[in-house]
Amino acid sequence: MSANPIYLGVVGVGGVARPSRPLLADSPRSGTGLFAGDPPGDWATASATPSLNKTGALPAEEMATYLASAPGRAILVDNTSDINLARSYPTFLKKGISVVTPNKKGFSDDLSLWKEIFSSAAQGKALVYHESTVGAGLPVLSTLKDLVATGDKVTRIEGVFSGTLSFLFNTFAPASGSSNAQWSAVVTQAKELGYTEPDPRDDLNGMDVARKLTILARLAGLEVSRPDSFPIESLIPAELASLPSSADGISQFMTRLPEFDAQMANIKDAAEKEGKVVRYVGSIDVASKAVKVGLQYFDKDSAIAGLKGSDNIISFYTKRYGANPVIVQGAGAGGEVTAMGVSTDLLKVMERLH
Ligand SMILES: NC(=O)C1=CN([C@@H]2O[C@H](COP(=O)(O)OP(=O)(O)OC[C@H]3O[C@@H](n4cnc5c(N)ncnc54)[C@H](OP(=O)(O)O)[C@@H]3O)[C@@H](O)[C@H]2O)C=CC1
Ligand SMILES: N[C@@H](CC=O)C(=O)O
Ligand code: NA
Repeated sequence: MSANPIYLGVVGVGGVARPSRPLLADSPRSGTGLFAGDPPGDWATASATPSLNKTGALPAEEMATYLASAPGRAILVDNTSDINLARSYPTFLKKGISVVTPNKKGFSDDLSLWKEIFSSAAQGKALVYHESTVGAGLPVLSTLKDLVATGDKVTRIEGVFSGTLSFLFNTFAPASGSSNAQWSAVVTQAKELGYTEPDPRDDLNGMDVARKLTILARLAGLEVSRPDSFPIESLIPAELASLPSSADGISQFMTRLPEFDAQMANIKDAAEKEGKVVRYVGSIDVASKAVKVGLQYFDKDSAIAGLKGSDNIISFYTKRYGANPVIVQGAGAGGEVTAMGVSTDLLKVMERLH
């Protein structure tokens, strides 16, 4: 163990934080201690420890008190999509515990929570890093923060922000060649590949994209009150909209989705009749404070139409860069690339904490 060990409290062992994927796997850094894992960073041990799984987990307040009692600086790593845990970040931060997370909920909920998270971090001299909340491990937030911190003016952000929706449309309606794939079958595939949110309806209803745009807009200086404060186009069939948000609701949704394949086929065919492809995109216009999320047609030779797999493409238009945007492109979903974003953030926090 290093001279100044840093203590990690890790919550959530799922697709991103898998037992087979050690935290900081290939990193030359060592000397971290998983707060109740032995050996350090062993997810399998952690997930089998009753106090670390969901049913036996300590309430957030107790977890924060426990971590604050560590004989060194501590970091909460939240690998869940739990809004309640996210709402307790201020409790951790005020106690000096830094937060590293791919969980979008806390940063895209009420603006008051966003403000409280960052004021609590300042109060507790703690750090908050959440790179994987947009574009998974792609350097999206770090790029935007660097542009803003160096005095550039961001005027517009646009692109494809969902790995799941990118994969769905790239597979279902490719720009070159043709596909006979049914929409529901591709949704199942995206879920199996670990691209979707724990509840895939959060991808299909546009809320995942809306949350990402809310985070980007706030970092660009816009005070977006909530992710549902602007229009969002949903791809959930109306007949399935009222299924419960439970595990049973997810399973009913997946079972019944094939009944509605013709609806998505019609959307694909309508674009095809104009010689185009349909894609799910988002944009933020900073001057007019307009945020848009939904379907749009694209020429088949455009960059967005030509994306592959789960790729995101995010263009930052700024005063400094003029008409040619800064573009970040690459896989925007999947356990491994998301875990990389979490590990990158951990390394940054470990370097900056003293
Ligand atoms: N997968 C991806 O490509 C990306 C994911 N993310 C984000 O990463 C996070 C994790 O995603 P992913 O790993 O795919 O999701 P999973 O559903 O695979 O994993 C989340 C895990 O957290 C557990 N969990 C939920 N709430 C709690 C809690 N309060 N206490 C303890 N454990 C809890 C879940 O248990 P249970 O199953 O019992 O509910 C589950 O095992 C999400 O916030 C997601 O939005 C971000 C970018 C990309
Ligand atoms: N479900 C999300 C995962 C990453 O944020 C997506 O598909 O983009
Ligand atoms: Na990112």
